[in-house]
Amino acid sequence: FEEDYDIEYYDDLPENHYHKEGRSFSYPQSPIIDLIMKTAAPNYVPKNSGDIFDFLRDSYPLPGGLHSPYHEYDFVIIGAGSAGSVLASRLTEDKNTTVLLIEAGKPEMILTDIPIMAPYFQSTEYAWQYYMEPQPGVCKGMINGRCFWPRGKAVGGSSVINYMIYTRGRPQDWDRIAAAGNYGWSYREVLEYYKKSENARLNGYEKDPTRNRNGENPVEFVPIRTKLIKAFLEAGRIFGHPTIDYNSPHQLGFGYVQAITTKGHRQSAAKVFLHRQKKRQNLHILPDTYVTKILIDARTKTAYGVEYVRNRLKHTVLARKEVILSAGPIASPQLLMLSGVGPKKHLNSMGIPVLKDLPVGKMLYDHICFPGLIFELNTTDVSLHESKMLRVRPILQWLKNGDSTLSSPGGVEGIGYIKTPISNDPDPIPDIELISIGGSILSDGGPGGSRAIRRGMRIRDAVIDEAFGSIDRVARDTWSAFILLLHPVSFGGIELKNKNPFSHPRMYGNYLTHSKDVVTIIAGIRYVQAMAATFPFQKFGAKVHKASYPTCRHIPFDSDEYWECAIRTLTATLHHQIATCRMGPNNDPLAVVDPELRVYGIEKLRVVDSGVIPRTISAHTHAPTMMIAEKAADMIKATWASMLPNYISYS
Ligand SMILES: Cc1cc2nc3c(=O)[nH]c(=O)nc-3n(C[C@H](O)[C@H](O)[C@H](O)COP(=O)(O)OP(=O)(O)OC[C@H]3O[C@@H](n4cnc5c(N)ncnc54)[C@H](O)[C@@H]3O)c2cc1C
Repeated sequence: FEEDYDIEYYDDLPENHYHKEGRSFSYPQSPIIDLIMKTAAPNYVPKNSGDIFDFLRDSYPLPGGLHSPYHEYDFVIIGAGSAGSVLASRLTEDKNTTVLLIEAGKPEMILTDIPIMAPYFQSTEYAWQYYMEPQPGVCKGMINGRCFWPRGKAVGGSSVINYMIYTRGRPQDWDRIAAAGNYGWSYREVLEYYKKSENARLNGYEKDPTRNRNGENPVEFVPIRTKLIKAFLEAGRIFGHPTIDYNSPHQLGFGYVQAITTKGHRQSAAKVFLHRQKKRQNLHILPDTYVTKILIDARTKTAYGVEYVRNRLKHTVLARKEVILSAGPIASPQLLMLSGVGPKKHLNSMGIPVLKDLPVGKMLYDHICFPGLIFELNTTDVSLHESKMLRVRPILQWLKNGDSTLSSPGGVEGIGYIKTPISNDPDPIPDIELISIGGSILSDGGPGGSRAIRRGMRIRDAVIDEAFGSIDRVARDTWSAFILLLHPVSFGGIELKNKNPFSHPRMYGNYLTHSKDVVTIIAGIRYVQAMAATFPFQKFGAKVHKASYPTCRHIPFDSDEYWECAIRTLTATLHHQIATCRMGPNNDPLAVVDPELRVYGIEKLRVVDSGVIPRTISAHTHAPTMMIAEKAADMIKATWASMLPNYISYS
């Protein structure tokens, strides 16, 4: 095998790129973070010491004492992320259906369960270390001026490293998707699938007919909150936004964050959908296994299996019924193109024989946010700070009851949807989401701080020092609201770099290339500034920090020009890349899959993951992706229920 491929896991970077920025990039002083890095990122420990904490990880042995998988399954699913985990679980509810679920990453472990640690895992082996192609004028404050696009590489996929925020999007988002010709995807129809998985434990909303308490996926309020979230909600009310379930289809508003946790412990898609099904004889899960190609019969244009690499050996496995790509919005289009399905001209230029000319990767939307609007407070004990959290007492408390500050999903406490004056949308669709943090990106600093949050975003130390040093060095109390651009006009795309399946593809964000995107974020900034001026925040003496970015010197603070420069300096993705395998009717020139998620022109091949979402939705994408997989499972079952039964035995 080694002769076949040049394995480049982190192909854009030198092998030890974590340390590239010198000492500034080494992780740190805190014993718990030290433990995490040793556990989750063997790259951090001295060479040859191996993955010494492997025994702490979950395991997915093949059932029935099998040593290797079968040669053939009914379904082969590529990627055990938010979508793949749900799909594998639902398809194997029928004992006669066999599924092989292949995942490149490792199973999760107890440290990934700690919600406050969410940002810490972006620099570990639980994340693909993807970088967006260089784009002048964005991410100017990031290392090498590159935007970092980590994605989950684990059994559970991105749901193992995400912030656990539960959002569904507005009804109009989905109704527009349906109105574009995607039958079955109206809000009324998708609501049933949101509800199907949901086990909502949200005090006060028990009787809400849009929520369900009987599904598998727990959704709860965070048990511990700072006073800052109360101020955020109060200020929201002053501005006319009721405090509500922000997922309510009936109105826009602000609310406490709803997290996919159980008693303050992360519940990844794997934990929820695969753990209990591990013993199913008909579900085989292969972690640490890398799919390199989908096998497609060139004559019949039918997918019949996949090629994968495990323990450095190449194998093939056959799919009797379907191959399902759930490798996420970057790897799914990459695998399609490597397998001959993609834009003809591009595949020709790569020397890949074209089986089907399709606009794979021609579209890519993302949600970016601005994390640099930070308010200094005149308090010392109000905001969340690493130095107060990663201590023995809160850790023991979390282990016992799950209700210490460790249960906060990366510090996120509340969400507010607003429609700025820039919006010309006739419907009640917000253009900005405000994410209220019980601190800021500086909550990991101060003497002895890990600096893991800012490093997870790849912000240069020099930028933090110059812009925020005065509050960072003394670990001052802060409040911030991330300003998330919900419906960017600008969109990017994805292409192969070469034919090597171990190479990362070329990812183009094309951020902020439309001026409306910039002015909308600035309108969000002005909104938050006005909120911070209200009494609920002035109680804490909230004062906007005058960040002097090295990239924005000589621009007067607080001018629109200054904020544009600041946004272009700290351009942070919220990791919601979508539309790379866009769903659409057959008259949609950018559609890759049909409304039943079947790849156009190739039989027995579907894409089921966040990459099929055809246009931006007012939501983070984990719950929508699980919903998509729930719906896909029913569509797949319906397809095969109408066919002849399968008499082939498992042996
Ligand atoms: C850091 C971060 C924070 C986020 N925070 C939130 C949040 O708070 N709330 C929210 O709703 N959304 C959040 N998101 C987004 C959300 O988690 C994702 O949109 C969602 O998980 C995508 O699901 P998916 O199934 O499409 O892909 P993934 O969950 O990424 O799964 C794809 C899987 O395929 C595997 N894979 C890829 N290539 C191969 C291959 N060649 N062979 C085998 N396996 C392969 C990957 O390792 C991965 O496990 C966040 C994402 C990230 C990265």
